[in-house]
Amino acid sequence: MKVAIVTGGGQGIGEGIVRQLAQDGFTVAVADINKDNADKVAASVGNDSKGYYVNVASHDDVKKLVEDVVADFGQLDVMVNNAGICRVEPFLEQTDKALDDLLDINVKGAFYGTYEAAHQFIKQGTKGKIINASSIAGHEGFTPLAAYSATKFAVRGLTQTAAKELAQYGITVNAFCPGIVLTPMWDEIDRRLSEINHVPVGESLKKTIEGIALGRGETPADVANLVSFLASEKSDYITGQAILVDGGMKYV
Ligand SMILES: NC(=O)C1=CN([C@@H]2O[C@H](COP(=O)(O)OP(=O)(O)OC[C@H]3O[C@@H](n4cnc5c(N)ncnc54)[C@H](O)[C@@H]3O)[C@@H](O)[C@H]2O)C=CC1
Ligand SMILES: CC(=O)C(C)=O
Repeated sequence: MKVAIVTGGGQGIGEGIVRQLAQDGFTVAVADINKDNADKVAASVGNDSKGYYVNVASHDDVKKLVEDVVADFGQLDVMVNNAGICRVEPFLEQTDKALDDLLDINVKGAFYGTYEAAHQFIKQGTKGKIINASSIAGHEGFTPLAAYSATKFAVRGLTQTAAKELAQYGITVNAFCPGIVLTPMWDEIDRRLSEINHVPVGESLKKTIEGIALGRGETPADVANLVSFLASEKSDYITGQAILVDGGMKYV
């Protein structure tokens, strides 16, 4: 059975990806800073899937995660660097703490995951697939998310460059770019926007959803369908891409 790691797999988009990859036949290593959630999700999907603790901001943690998964299951085939955070701060009120946390988790986390997975694939002598979480905010700056948007543009840069350098090993590196996904992350974005703009909770999300051509908010399963494709042989000739899955918000 093929083995996939999904970071941030304990809730939201990551949980949706875990469920889809398990349906596709993968054993899934559900890795999250919230180990209880990771364990619960892993136990519910079968295929010997297992929960792991990881803080993706720590290179040592990510290295150990890959080592532990290979020790448990003998190989790694797909690495999904999904874990990420969002901080809603108007540009002129940006705090250093939020900037550092965003860079550490969203950028360094994806970097460490790509690096460690690539080394493992080369060691195994197998082709492998690396799939990173970017965003619609990695295609166009999203206000008031300057620091967050910067991290998602950075993930695209990492994805393109790693794809070029790793192609010689048969490793593909791509990114998924969701729009407005109805997860705890957007609950918090909406709450912060209501504070900043003095509007009722729920109104910012409703207004944002009105800008989606397909007329509804996105589900984790919508994102997971793209990740399923990118994790499969059907995507073998695609690398270095940052693919929008946003219901028609952004056209490139
Ligand atoms: N929700 C949305 O509308 C969008 C989300 N994204 C991206 O998709 C990814 C997943 O987002 P959501 O599921 O919405 O977020 P979420 O906040 O609902 O879930 C994130 C998961 O990552 C875990 N996590 C956070 N920091 C971690 C760390 N340092 N190490 C390991 N795990 C950590 C959390 O415990 C949680 O289980 C993120 O990279 C996010 O930036 C991109 C575009 C839109
Ligand atoms: C959280 C996120 O990436 C957006 C664009 O809402």
